[in-house]
Amino acid sequence: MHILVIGAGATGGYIGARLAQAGRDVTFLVRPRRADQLAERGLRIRRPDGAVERVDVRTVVRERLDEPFDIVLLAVKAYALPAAIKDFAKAVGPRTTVIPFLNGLGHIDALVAAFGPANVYGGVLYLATALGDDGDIGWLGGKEEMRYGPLTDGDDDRARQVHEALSGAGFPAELSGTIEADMWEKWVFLASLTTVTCLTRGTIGDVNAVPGGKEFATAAGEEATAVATAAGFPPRPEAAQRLLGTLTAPGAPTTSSVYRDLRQGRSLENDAIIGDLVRRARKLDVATPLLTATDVNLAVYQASVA
Ligand SMILES: NC(=O)C1=CN([C@@H]2O[C@H](COP(=O)(O)OP(=O)(O)OC[C@H]3O[C@@H](n4cnc5c(N)ncnc54)[C@H](OP(=O)(O)O)[C@@H]3O)[C@@H](O)[C@H]2O)C=CC1
Ligand SMILES: CC(C)(CO)C(=O)C(=O)O
Repeated sequence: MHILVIGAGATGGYIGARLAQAGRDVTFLVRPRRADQLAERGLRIRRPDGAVERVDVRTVVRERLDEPFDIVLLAVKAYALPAAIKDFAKAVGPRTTVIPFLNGLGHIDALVAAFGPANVYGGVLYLATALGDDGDIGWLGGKEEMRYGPLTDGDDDRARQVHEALSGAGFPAELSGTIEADMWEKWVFLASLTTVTCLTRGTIGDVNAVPGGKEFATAAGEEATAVATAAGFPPRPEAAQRLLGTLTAPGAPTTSSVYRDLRQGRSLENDAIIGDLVRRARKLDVATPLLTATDVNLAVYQASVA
């Protein structure tokens, strides 16, 4: 199976490198600056203990993309999605499976509109990585988990082939029969984590160390859960437990990628992760004072970096 990874950033770079290390046929669609960087330095992953792994990877720029791949793994930020769809369109043929790992749910509509419902899977990724200014990928450790699955019923053969290509490559990969529910659970998880860390400008450990912190973090989780529940996707017990455990873990260095981007002065995915959830809450008549405060807070920041 020929796999094309769109974006050699924090997540795409990490997953693609692991797949390449496992001997899978992986190419990265990159832009010229990243192509030069990868040719010169290789794809570098800095492990939690500080050691650096160098992986030599194959890259292509959009002008050279002229045939369909079997699998497209999409790992760009939400604000880069419209341009990315145009850039990788030539890599999508009638049998290509596009698997996005963006957070939120808004991107699914755009991908289905571009490539059709049978060619787009849902995907979720629990993985804490960050792209440094030098192009190195910092792997922050913690539990890793990747899930993907069809959004429509049907082609079991294709699902089996996709799973064969992505599993057994050094990180847990699961073919899911409930990918929409998985995506909602991840969204609730990330929106809560983003609210807690971005509003306080602290880690989960920092928040839980001060009076009222645990109650605030719990309330943020409850708000996001209420939106998902009203939308018909209440987090299942395991996800609810993971959410509460993560938000209230004493001393945990846990942050959200939105918070890490904020700290680095970068553009944020605030609208896809918080804004979209707040808009859905309004339509569903669910009160979300904490999410709304985060939405406004991050929108003000975003206006200053745009
Ligand atoms: N970081 C994390 O811990 C996690 C992130 N996610 C989600 O994954 C998605 C990706 O995030 P993340 O990996 O952190 O983002 P990064 O910013 O680290 O990486 C995105 C990469 O995509 C590249 N890119 C953007 N547009 C294109 C294009 N048209 N063609 C080629 N390359 C392109 C960028 O390259 P360039 O340098 O050229 O701009 C950049 O290297 C987000 O939706 C995020 O929410 C999910 C789970 C965990
Ligand atoms: C899993 C988690 C919370 C890792 O940081 C994430 O998805 C994100 O921050 O975007």
